[in-house]
This record gives sequence, C-alpha cells and structure tokens, in this order.
Amino acid sequence: MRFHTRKWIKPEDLNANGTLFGGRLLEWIDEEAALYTIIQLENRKVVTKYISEIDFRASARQGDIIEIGIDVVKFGKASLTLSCEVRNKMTRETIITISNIVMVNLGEDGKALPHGKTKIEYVSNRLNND
Ligand SMILES: CCCCCCCCCCCCCCCC(=O)SCCNC(=O)CCNC(=O)[C@H](O)C(C)(C)COP(=O)(O)OP(=O)(O)OC[C@H]1O[C@@H](n2cnc3c(N)ncnc32)[C@H](O)[C@@H]1OP(=O)(O)O
Repeated sequence: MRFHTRKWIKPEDLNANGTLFGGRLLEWIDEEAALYTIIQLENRKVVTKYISEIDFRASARQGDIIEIGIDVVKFGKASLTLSCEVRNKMTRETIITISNIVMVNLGEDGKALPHGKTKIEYVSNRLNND
C-alpha cells in the first residue's frame, strides 16, 4: 500500500472528546479515493458508489500527523475497487481500515461507463509511453 497523503490534525478536526472527528477523516478518505481514481482512470467524472465496513481502530490527537494509504483491490468494467488504511505517522498505529471502496467511472451523461483500464499505471510508465 502506498501512503500518498499526510494530514496534520488541527483544532477544527477534533470532536467533543478532543480526538479526531470521524466524519472529517471519512471526508479526507473519500477525497483521496476520488483523486486516486481520477488519476488512474484519467477521467474527472468519477463517483463513490459503495464503502464497506469502516473499522475505527484507534484515534488521533491534535498535532498528530496521519497518513492515508490507498491500494487497488480490483479493476472492474466501470468500477475501481480500492482499499484504505490510515495510520499515525509517528506511532505507526493503524487508525482506520476500509476493505472496499467502489468508485465508478462516469460518462458525460452521468451513467456508468467502462474505463478500459486493467492495472495500476504510474506516471513514469505513462511518460515512457508518450
Ligand atoms: C488530475 C487531477 C484532477 C483534479 C480534478 C479535481 C476534481 C475533484 C472532484 C472530485 C469529486 C469526486 C467525487 C467525490 C466522491 C463523491 O462525493 S461522489 C458523490 C456520492 N456518490 C454518488 O452520488 C453516486 C450515486 N450513484 C450513481 O450515480 C449510480 O449508482 C452510478 C454510480 C452511476 C452507478 O449506476 P448503476 O446503475 O449502479 O451502474 P451499474 O452499471 O449497474 O454499475 C456500475 C459498477 O458499479 C458496481 N456496483 C453497483 N452497485 C454496487 C454496489 N452496491 N456495491 C459495489 N459495487 C456496485 C457494479 O458492479 C459495476 O461495476 P463494473 O462491473 O462495471 O466494474
């Protein structure tokens, strides 16, 4: 799993217990999954279709740095299924895991459209193919 993004927990990210607000973390994960999908499928029109069980295993506190990891579970026809792990950068403790996030590639009409991708592509590979 590659951990692309880091976030610094600020006062506005906290819940009433003084720990990281779960809704904020899910917002960051959704954005990360969308960006990952946009880059992999080379299409700006993608949506989140389905998110499986979310296991909050630990929390984070103000000042902590967390990192968000995304991996590909499978390439479907119009879908891309991702998994996610968020961990504390300092302690390496896992904060959350999500096994399946299904993103769907859309056409101009807003309907599911096959993306034609079958494997992860890296920028360096794309540049070599140009
Ligand atoms: C380079 C940088 C650029 C930067 C650029 C910035 C832009 C930065 C903007 C980012 C922004 C992004 C967006 C953020 C994430 C939202 O916030 S998205 C908003 C929340 N999501 C939605 O509103 C989606 C609403 N749902 C829908 O519109 C329709 O259900 C959909 C997605 C079009 C799918 O319709 P459908 O009739 O179910 O389609 P269908 O063909 O049956 O299924 C399509 C695929 O989904 C799968 N699927 C369907 N239902 C399920 C299910 N329940 N469970 C699992 N899989 C399912 C199917 O198996 C199928 O997979 P494939 O076999 O094709 O691989």
